[in-house]
Amino acid sequence: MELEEKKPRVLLLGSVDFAHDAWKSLNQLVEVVKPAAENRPEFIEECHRGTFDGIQVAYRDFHSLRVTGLIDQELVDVLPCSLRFIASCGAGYDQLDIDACSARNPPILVSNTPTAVDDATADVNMFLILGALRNFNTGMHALREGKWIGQPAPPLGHDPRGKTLGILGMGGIGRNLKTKAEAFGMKVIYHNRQKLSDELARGAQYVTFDELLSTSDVISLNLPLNKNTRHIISKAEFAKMKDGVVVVNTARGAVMDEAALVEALDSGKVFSAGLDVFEHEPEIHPGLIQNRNVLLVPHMGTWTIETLTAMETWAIDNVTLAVTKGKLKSPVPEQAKLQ
Ligand SMILES: O=CC(=O)O
Repeated sequence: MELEEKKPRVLLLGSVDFAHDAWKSLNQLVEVVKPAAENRPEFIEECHRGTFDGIQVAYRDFHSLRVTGLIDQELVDVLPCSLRFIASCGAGYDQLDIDACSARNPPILVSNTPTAVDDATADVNMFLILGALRNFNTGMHALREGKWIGQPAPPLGHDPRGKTLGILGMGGIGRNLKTKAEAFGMKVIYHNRQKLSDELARGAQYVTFDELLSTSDVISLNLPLNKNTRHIISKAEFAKMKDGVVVVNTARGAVMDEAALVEALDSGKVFSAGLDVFEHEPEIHPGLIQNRNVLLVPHMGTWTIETLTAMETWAIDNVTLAVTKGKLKSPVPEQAKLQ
């Protein structure tokens, strides 16, 4: 009698809701294991019990945070020793402590889904820029209260044409946004840790951080959240900005000190803001809720069928490659040398 070869097991943290074909193909190769846990203590308990022992690859999404909490040192210490790869579905990977994953012996290698998110996130970014510049939120809010444009009428907005857009962190989303903003007549400047090649910058002017703060009419935050970027925009940075600046964030809430933003909005230093992300999601600073000049979206940057399908497919590709070849398609940059 032939013994059936055992399929590798893959730990599913979260769910796959859109990429049905890719998921079906993967399921022919692997056995999927789902935690029974509904919260972090239960998940840690399952790890201790050895439920996931022998598993080498995990797929996780943003919402699995509700069950596991952050993939931090505490979790890295209890995840099975066999675990070698985490394919994270999302561009941002601030929910994982990459240093802790790298320090394990052997390391846990992490991948994200860059580029898949660029178009949809840049679309929301542009929507927020237009909405905040034009002060649409005030009018939209008044309308729903049965007050037409509102009494007193909201201050007039500004056209994007001719305005300088400062992109802080011009990666994939920032570069996509640049193209869209230029179609609306905006001039784009940017600041990154390192100047981009001419091919990538495509005419956007490289400026220092301080120059970006002091010369932009609209500042867009498009940089990843990590220990170097947490609160990169705070009180001192607001003070350097132009009076009446517009601030937009589709990156992560904590790259900006939310309390400092509220203060800058209240003082009029910041004319308006457009936010898709918040420092303590799903909680939102009451000063942002109360301020009609702030256009708020509940983290919907990638909230489209097409983009979520592309992100899941990308993350599944990472799982497939990890299972079949022992490597990842898109390792996070911090671990590029560990592959
Ligand atoms: O916020 C969404 C992502 O990081 O992909």
